[in-house]
Amino acid sequence: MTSHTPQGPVDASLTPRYAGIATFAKLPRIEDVPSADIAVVGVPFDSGVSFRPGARFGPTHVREASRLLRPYNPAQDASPFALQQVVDAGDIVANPFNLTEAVDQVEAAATELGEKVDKIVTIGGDHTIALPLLRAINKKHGPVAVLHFDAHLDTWDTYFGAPTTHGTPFRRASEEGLIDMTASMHGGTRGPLYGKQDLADDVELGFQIVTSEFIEEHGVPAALERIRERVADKPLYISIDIDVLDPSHAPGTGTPEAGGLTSREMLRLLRGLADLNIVGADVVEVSPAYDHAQITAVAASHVVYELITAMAKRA
Ligand SMILES: N=C(N)NCCCC(=O)O
Ligand SMILES: [Zn+2]
Ligand SMILES: [Zn+2]
Repeated sequence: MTSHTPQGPVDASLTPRYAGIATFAKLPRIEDVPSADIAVVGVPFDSGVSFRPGARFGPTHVREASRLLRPYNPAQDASPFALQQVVDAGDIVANPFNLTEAVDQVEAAATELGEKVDKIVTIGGDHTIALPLLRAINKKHGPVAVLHFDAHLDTWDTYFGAPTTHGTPFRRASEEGLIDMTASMHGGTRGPLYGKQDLADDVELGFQIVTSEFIEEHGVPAALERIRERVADKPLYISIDIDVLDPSHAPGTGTPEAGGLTSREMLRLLRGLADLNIVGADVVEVSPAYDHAQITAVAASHVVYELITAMAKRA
């Protein structure tokens, strides 16, 4: 916990929120405060995608939409930016022409940032970046429970023979022993797979699934019960692919699938997990070229806000 009184966002009643540079929620930059507890960092990188590109512009787009966030979160009864020093740590440089180097750059930068702050929420970028982020968090916490909200499993093996893509981060993470295989879970999964074997492999890799259909059929409370029972108080990394939301709630993404969660369901799920031991998180796959009226970016900014609130409260 930082010793100084946290410096909050620019006061929107004194400076119009649409004026000035868009840090996340108009929070101070990391270099503007003596120390910080929670950092939001961007990873503008999308060289790992299998379909529509453009998530490299995700961090900027989500920051733009986040200008409208306010400091008190009634749903969690907390003012996160007053409880902890939350900052924007800018963007991690990731080489767009060399995926292996990019992944190493993300791991190194996240490791270094993790030495300065207690917790990191990363805005992607495509889902490839979850792998280096998990490598970095393992240095601090060892294997973590991974709660992965996504339309997709992202435990596939290779694409065009390439092992590191946005469809494969959680298989690689499991193979490397980065995840707690007794406590990890996907949420919101749906849509066509390559074959039935995908699901069998996924179990072998340490995941259970709460599907999108389960959430519709049994509701958010039943989903929360299953997740909470599996994760318990293990160190928890939450990875949110924005395509877990239905395309009507998140059109701005690269591999959309029909039949997804509403943003209301997603926010309720996060609030219901807020007291868990969340050690890090990412929100990925926002691709602004396919967004309309900032629908996806608004949803993503609120998802980040709920994650930060949960982290600040628990601390
Ligand atoms: N991680 C995301 N968003 N998508 C993975 C989809 C992989 C595929 O095209 O099969
Ligand atoms: Zn996905
Ligand atoms: Zn994904």
